[in-house]
Amino acid sequence: MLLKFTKMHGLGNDFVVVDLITQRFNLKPHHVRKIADRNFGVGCDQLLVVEAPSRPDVDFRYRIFNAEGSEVEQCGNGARCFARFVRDKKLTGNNPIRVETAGGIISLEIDEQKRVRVDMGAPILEPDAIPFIADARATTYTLEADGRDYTVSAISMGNPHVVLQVDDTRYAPVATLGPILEAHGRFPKRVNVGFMQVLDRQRFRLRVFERGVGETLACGSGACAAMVAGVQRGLLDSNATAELNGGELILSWQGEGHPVIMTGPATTVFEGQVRI
Ligand SMILES: N[C@H](CCC[C@H](N)C(=O)O)C(=O)O
Repeated sequence: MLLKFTKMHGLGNDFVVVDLITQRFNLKPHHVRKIADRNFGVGCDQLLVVEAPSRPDVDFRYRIFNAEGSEVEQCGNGARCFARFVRDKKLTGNNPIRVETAGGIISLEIDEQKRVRVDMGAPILEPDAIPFIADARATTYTLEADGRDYTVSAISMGNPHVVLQVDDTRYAPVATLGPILEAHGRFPKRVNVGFMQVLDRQRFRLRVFERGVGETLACGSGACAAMVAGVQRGLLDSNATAELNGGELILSWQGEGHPVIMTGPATTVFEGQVRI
């Protein structure tokens, strides 16, 4: 079968987007791995699927697969690309667009500069719901890894994130500590690992070792989790800019129980068909 797709990216976090409303295909993890392979396939960090909604109060179902084939709960950069995709393909005229993900319902709004404003929902802070093994909920936790103790934040944006502060992201141990923490035993579903350098109360730098992928040029849900961590630690105001290797995201969070709002670009690179 020839499967039509659109190659897109959000700040260099790249995606293959597949519309399974006008196409019929029973996507399996091994298909995802083949498509995501940068040598033998199309190549992407995540594969995003557009499906018809399973409930009347949303416009679409949005499914997310990491390059390794695992289906996950949320992808922030992907959400912005999802909005541009369904708009450009004329699958909806709604704005905002409501979509259901495995991590909850999110709202996507395309502005006049074609940036996308995503209501990512409220962060999940209860350890059991992240999931993260801890005796009680706290702003920070001590995590023992590789013979050292790290002070971390544990936050879910629908998908799990652990955030640690570094002095300079350029020298952060992303490649060495990232995979160790990704697979840490206190995260039963593994975890995305954010390395955050706070520059001032309205700006931080971030690198993310993503669960199921490795380091990406940007991580939208990771930027939201780092924003929450920074505000909780008293280091960031309620509006801040995240500087990622692939570019900048504008973030806003008014505090516990409120949604994190993320605004940024979404880019279409090319259209294609892949034999699968
Ligand atoms: N690797 C993530 C999914 C993609 C998140 C990221 N690409 C984003 O923009 O939020 C996970 O396993 O939860």
